[in-house]
Amino acid sequence: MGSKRQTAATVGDRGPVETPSGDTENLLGQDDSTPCFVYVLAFFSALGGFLFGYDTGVVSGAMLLLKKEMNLNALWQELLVSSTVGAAALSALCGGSLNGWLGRRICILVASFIFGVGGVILSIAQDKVVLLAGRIVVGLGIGIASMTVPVYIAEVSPPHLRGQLVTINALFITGGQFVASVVDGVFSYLSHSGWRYMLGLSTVPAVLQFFGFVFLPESPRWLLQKGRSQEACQVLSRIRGDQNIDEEYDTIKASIEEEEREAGAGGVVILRILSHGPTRRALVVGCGLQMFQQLSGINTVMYYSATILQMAGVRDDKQAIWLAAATSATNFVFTLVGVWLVDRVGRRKLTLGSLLGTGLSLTLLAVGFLLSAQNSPPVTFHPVDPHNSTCRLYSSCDLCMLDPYCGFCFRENGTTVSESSCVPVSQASTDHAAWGRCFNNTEESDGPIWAYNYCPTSYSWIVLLGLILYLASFAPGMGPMPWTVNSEIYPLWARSTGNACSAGVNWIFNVLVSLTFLHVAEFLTYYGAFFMYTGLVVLGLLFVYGCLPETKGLQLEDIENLFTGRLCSCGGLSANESRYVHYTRQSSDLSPAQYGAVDSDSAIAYITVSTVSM
Ligand SMILES: O[C@H]1[C@H](O)[C@@H](O)[C@H](O)[C@@H](O)[C@H]1O
Repeated sequence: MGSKRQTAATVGDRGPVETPSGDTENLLGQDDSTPCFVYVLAFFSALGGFLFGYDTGVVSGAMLLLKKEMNLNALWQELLVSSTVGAAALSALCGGSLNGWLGRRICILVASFIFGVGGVILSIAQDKVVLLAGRIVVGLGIGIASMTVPVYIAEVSPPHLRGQLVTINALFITGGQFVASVVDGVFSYLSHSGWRYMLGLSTVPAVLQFFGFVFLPESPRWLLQKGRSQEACQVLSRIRGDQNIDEEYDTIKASIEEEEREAGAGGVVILRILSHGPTRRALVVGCGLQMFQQLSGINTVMYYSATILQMAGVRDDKQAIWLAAATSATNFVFTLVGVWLVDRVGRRKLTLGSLLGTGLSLTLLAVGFLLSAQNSPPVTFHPVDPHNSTCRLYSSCDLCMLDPYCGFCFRENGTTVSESSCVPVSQASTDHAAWGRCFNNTEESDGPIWAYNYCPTSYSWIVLLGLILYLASFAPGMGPMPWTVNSEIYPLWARSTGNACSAGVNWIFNVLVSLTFLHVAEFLTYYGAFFMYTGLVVLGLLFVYGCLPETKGLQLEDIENLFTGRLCSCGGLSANESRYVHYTRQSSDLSPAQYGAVDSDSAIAYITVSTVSM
């Protein structure tokens, strides 16, 4: 076979070894040195994450220029932003069958090809319809990449590094968002066609990933599942370098056969998942995590950061763009902390800690908004309204800014607000009022200030602190863990479909939360909205506490055993206490009928199923 499979005698010598830390890789007889090929694979795959982050992040800056150049109304702006996320939801859901059918590698190639085509369409678009088509194409690529890349990385990684390597994908997502905000900043100075560079630059990583993957191998687990054992063996030994692959190979093979016997081969995968207890429970955990990730309001906070910064006194557009880049940089840097922690403290503790911090900082954000609302500047100046709009009815800035048709026009002297009025916003642009003093946006320092969507307040520092704490808590845990955990909790036969469903849930809740935020804020006020997110985070905390088991260090094939108990008791099980399967290769030619046959004295002991305490 040309691989480094060894004889039974050699492998049998090593046997399972328990370590004080309970690290399973040592149980598998592998040492911790990792060939750098695995890092190359992780890097090229994670470019999919980068494109996901770049394409979702770049649009806000591009929109500032596009809306002027193409005269886009609010509906078109909304369409260009959410069409991508909507298309991603659809393609993530369909990506499951594509993934199981064509394999991870082909799906990544397809996704990078789609990203490339989308980038070209966007950079040469002459009108808004073509732009919309380009955004939809890009969304289709994002959806496929978001569900395939974590699965591929998890399947090629050795257990002791899997958490870290899959989390690198999430790091690349936030890295993509950060680079997008810097590119937005740089090209915002190019008011004509700057958006073409912003949107088109994504073609570069897409092409890089495409050519990289032409030379990179398919996942050995998928190959084995498709019965292509020889190729699987070759790929595994290429990925593992000089290490012995026998145990890993046999573990994967045995578990595929075992899974097929247990869950029954054939039939619609989602129905098989739903009728098979452990996999159904894994799906609930995976989808729940993705749902709570979005319900924690990350994209609202990111999107809203510009407004928060405006509240804090940053009034200049360009400055706001650069400070928004600082927000995504914070998200990126703290995801790095997650990469460092994931294989040290484990997924469960990291997610719980992150949710706790996220909840507390959301409370702080809500309190900041509450204090600002309670001390909101009153309307003191009532100009004659030629159209008798509703704006003249509001008595304070807080009420005025919650009406999407109105904005606050005022003068500022230090921290004192004077000559303040609530007037209609222009239909052409939210950057100025429909008429009156704030119709012409002047750069003069003593000119009137136009505040749309925010109010001047001296409590902005609380909100700013809340924002920073929010990102510092969310980014290491709740940002990456849903992707990481989903890549590892499903058995091989259900992995593509499980990830497709959970990624679909992520995108669907992403659209829901971003589209409803302004309405929720109108109905509950800003502080009400943030208190609501706090409540949802508390629910997420209970869910994770009750349902998320620890998967750190386990071989992918063993993780299914963590879901054998009732749904909300599995959180209590950790890798250290669960029913645990040891696959110890002693003879490579046993038939599945010999599973479970434990004969410690003979050389044919194959699998022992036991409860171990590590
Ligand atoms: O994990 C990512 C990450 O946290 C991003 O910052 C966010 O925009 C995505 O919605 C999320 O899925």
